[in-house]
Amino acid sequence: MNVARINMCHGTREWHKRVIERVRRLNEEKGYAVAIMMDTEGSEIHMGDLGGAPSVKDGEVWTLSVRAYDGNRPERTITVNYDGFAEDVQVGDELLVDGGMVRFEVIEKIGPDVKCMCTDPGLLLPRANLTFWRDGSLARIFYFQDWLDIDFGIAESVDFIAVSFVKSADVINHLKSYIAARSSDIAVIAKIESIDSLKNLKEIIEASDGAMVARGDLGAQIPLEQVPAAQQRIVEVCRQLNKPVIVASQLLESMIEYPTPTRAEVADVSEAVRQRSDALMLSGESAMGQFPDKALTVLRSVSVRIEKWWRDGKHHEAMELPAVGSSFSDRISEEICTSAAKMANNLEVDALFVYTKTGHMASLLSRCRPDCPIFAFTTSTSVRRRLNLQWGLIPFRLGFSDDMESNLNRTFSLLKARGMIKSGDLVIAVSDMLQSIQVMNVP
Ligand SMILES: Nc1ncnc2c1ncn2[C@@H]1O[C@H](COP(=O)(O)OP(=O)(O)OP(=O)(O)O)[C@@H](O)[C@H]1O
Ligand SMILES: CC(=O)C(=O)O
Ligand SMILES: [K+]
Ligand SMILES: [Mg+2]
Repeated sequence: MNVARINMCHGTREWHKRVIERVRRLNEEKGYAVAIMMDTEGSEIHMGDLGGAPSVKDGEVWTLSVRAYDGNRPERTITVNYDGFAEDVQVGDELLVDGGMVRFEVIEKIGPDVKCMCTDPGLLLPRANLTFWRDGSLARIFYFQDWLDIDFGIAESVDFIAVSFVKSADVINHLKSYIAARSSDIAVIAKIESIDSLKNLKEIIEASDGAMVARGDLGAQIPLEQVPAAQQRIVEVCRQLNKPVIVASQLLESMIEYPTPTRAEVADVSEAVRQRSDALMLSGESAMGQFPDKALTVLRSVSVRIEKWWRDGKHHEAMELPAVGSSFSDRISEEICTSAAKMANNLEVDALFVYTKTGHMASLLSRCRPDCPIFAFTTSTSVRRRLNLQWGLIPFRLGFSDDMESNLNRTFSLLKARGMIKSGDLVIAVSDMLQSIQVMNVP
């Protein structure tokens, strides 16, 4: 794994803090660079944990309430996390649990309690998501309790903050300046999981440091059959704007219970890899599933297979990658990386090497999706962890100098010792200090 996501919808901050500490300890002890992504709760409304997954039958009347019942919740009562729930819903609204797993119609409001009748039966899974619809469209709710989590993320120096239910670029810009004002450089990932985020996709991604295709909620907000096309579009826009993109949710859902995936799940994972997304994310499979390590192994083997198909078949796709740099110096870096990646494919080199202080040049190489591994060397551990999210990069931290000769020799020894390269391998090295391209054989 490259990144550990902690979902603030679940558990306490103390619990998450302990998870972060454990990941950090493993990084120290084993030399890993697993980054931490804190996923905010967002404007999501969800039910409490009812214990198990009670089934709801057609015509039954259930009560949704914001009251806290300590252990003696009345029968057919569902707790809801959002305090303004009873004020915001209206009689006649349609309530969708998990995007349609169960449907209710609101029939009566009594103080903090909302009575609903089931119109489409199903199961109530723990902390299931709730959306409500009025006159055929989604009723919107603005809900903000994320700031405390964001302060927590800053205090813990997480590497990424993923913002749920982003509606516009303003939210991202606001959060980025909040983070910068606290002398932090946490990267901000926009979760695309609402209709508004699709409408304002380009501006949102431009403002962000990356995006997540959050298919769970997205599938509850747009018709399910539109999710694959939305995924394709988000992945493409991110690549064009040089932002890492994560495909998330239900990739291997059946592996929560079973040790092998369904054929359909394998096809879904393959498609996400074929689209050349940067990262695949597990949720329930690793948070509470029976086979978290097996699920990760499946992601890995399917990814390796598809990437081998890209490499062996020399499928180098002809995606037009527009210029993203604004300064002349950025434009030079971009041209260098585009050329280096093209040379790497044409000359069939064994690896690309990139020496980069900020990580930018590594991301530009990754964006070209070349047919060989990219070893990225950077001077900072936090840049190293962040690069771990991006396609094809194998990042290392290394104090390096302006003397490329000595940098090359040190990194050759480092990678030879790990069996990652060998004498005679053909490599291309680029650096953002010298803005150079070198082609050479490993001595
Ligand atoms: N810390 C945890 N402890 C117990 N169960 C968890 C935990 N984290 C997640 N889960 C369970 O795993 C399942 C999927 O996880 P999660 O809620 O993170 O999905 P998600 O779709 O990514 O969520 P979101 O849309 O809120 O980001 C849920 O059923 C949840 O109850
Ligand atoms: C990951 C997430 O938030 C979703 O799929 O909805
Ligand atoms: K979340
Ligand atoms: Mg979500």
